[in-house]
Amino acid sequence: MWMFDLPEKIKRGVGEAVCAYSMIEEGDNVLVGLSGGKDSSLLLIALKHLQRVSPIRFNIEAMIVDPTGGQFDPAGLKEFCESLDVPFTHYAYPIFEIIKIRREKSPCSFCANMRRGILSGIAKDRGFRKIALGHHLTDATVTLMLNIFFSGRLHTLQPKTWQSRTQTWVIRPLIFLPEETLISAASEMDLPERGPKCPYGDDTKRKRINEILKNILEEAPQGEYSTLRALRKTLWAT
Ligand SMILES: Nc1ncnc2c1ncn2[C@@H]1O[C@H](COP(=O)(O)OP(=O)(O)OP(=O)(O)O)[C@@H](O)[C@H]1O
Repeated sequence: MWMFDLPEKIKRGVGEAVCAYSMIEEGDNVLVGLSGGKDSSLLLIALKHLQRVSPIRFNIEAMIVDPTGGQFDPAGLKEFCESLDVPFTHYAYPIFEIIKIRREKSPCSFCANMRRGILSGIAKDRGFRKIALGHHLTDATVTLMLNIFFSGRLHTLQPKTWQSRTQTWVIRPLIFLPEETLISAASEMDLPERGPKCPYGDDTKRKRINEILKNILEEAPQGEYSTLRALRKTLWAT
């Protein structure tokens, strides 16, 4: 049963990004990385909407890589996917335990890399050529700032990335949308957080840059859209 009224801004932003970078093609099988957070939940709803209105025919499935190794109860996520008529996979892998045993210094990036590896491997094995992730424009802007200031690299998340090892594409249909827009949508739609709790807290450097970006945006409210224009002309030029 369909019960989500997605704001026009999100439908438009996703439609534009998918179209600008040919993210989805006829006959595609798309695996959505579903964490249970607001971004990937909105992504799934938006792709489902696109599937209904687009002349391009494609399939969608969703999967959570459960980093607790199976201690998380996926019932809420399962129900959410059922309401959208999207097949759902709960894949348990003890990432948190591995982080603990290794005394991992960068748990966030370690977890993200493991999740991405697992998602890609399963996508390949099960015939999905596209993996959709819920990264948005604020993620891209903060990643750009981190790379410039701390790594001396003009580099950020791409709308679409080819992974030769698994012969899969990672696509990011929310990449034209600032996080603020997604936060308002999630609150308007009363979308609950349904994912497993992370025991390691946020990536503090990323969080700090996020706060700095918020201060900049008080001075320059259109700053993220300016960044989007700049990225589309340079790092994201087609
Ligand atoms: N445990 C997971 N299983 C499957 N996909 C995941 C998982 N965690 C994150 N992802 C995917 O990777 C994207 C980026 O992950 P990140 O940890 O930055 O999430 P986020 O910005 O907090 O987003 P969300 O609100 O969706 O949790 C998510 O939007 C989602 O598509």
